[in-house]
Amino acid sequence: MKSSIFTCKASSFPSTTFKVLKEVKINIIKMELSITRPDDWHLHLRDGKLLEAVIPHSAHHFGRAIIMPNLKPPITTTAAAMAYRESILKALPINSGFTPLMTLYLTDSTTPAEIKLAKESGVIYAVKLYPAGATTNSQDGVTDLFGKCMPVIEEMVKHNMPLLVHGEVTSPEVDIFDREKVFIETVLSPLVLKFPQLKVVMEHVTTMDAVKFVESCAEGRIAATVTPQHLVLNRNSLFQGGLQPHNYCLPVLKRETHRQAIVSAVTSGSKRFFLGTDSAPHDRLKKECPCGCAGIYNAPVALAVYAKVFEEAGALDKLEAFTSFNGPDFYGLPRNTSKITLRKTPWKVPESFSYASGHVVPMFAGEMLDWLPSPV
Ligand SMILES: NC(=O)N[C@@H](CC(=O)O)C(=O)O
Ligand SMILES: [Zn+2]
Ligand SMILES: [Zn+2]
Repeated sequence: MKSSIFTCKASSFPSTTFKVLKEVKINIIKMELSITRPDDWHLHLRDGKLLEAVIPHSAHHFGRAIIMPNLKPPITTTAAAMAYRESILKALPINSGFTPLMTLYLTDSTTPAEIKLAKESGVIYAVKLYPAGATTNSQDGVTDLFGKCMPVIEEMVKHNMPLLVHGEVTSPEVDIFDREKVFIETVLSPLVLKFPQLKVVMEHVTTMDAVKFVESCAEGRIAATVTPQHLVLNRNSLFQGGLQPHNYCLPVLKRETHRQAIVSAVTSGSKRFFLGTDSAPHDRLKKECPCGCAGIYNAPVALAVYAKVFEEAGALDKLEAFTSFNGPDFYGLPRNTSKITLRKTPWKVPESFSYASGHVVPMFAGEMLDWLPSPV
């Protein structure tokens, strides 16, 4: 059977080339989307055997990733970040062009001298704020940002080093669904007022309050990453047909109106929002147990899910800016020059991936997805 392949560059798709593959006999229209290679601006790679197991899934499609420092023990020094970077490079598949962009884990005792060292290393791109107790491996995080970390923040401003925030308060009296909103009111707003030059990424935004806050700030100064799960799932997914541990992450999924606000924001074409999967693998036994860990392993499905969201919003022309332009532009890094292809073809997500120490279950395990990425 002969197929004719032609490329159409419609005026409504300025930066994206579609290839429409028309199969004459069986009359299927297949769509291919060729986009600049994306980066992942929020990724947990872990270490040891789990690192080896998960890294190919990110390195396959993404050019670079901001590597989160919440290991056990956390990456609190430049020396530790450089050693972690070496183990990531060692775990990469042969000939992979993937570049890890390292971060430092902020604590009450981080010093301005450490920030200077980090900047001078040339491999550390940001500092991560985990309020102590907010999420996985955050027990060494910050207990009193305004009381303990001001000299460090001043040093970061000096070096134009962005602060990445897990934006939730931890006070037990605050309802878990309000933690992001209260964090914006009590921490983030005062912080950006106090440091008008500080660059901040509000990580994995989950509420319309966060969307409004980011949109109200100066472009290029405050931005946000958005995960696949917060674009396609709402809090019902935690309980649908029984407790669903693989849909549990922090900040926890919110109600449908919040999901819709996030979809509108990212598909509007705003430069303030970019791809950050928050892919957070935990061994199956640590998810399916009486006190399961927070974190969704989405690296194998992330691009397919993002493409679905933009397609359903009629905004496929805006996908490439979200996946591949807005992030590097914010960080002041060059955009990738290679391309990947997303082909509209059904594929089944594996039930799990086995590795030397167990199994890890991906988001949408066993389900069908529509867009298949390939690294060409
Ligand atoms: N998102 C999560 O639920 N978990 C992340 C930590 C984080 O990003 O908050 C993890 O490291 O497992
Ligand atoms: Zn987080
Ligand atoms: Zn994370």
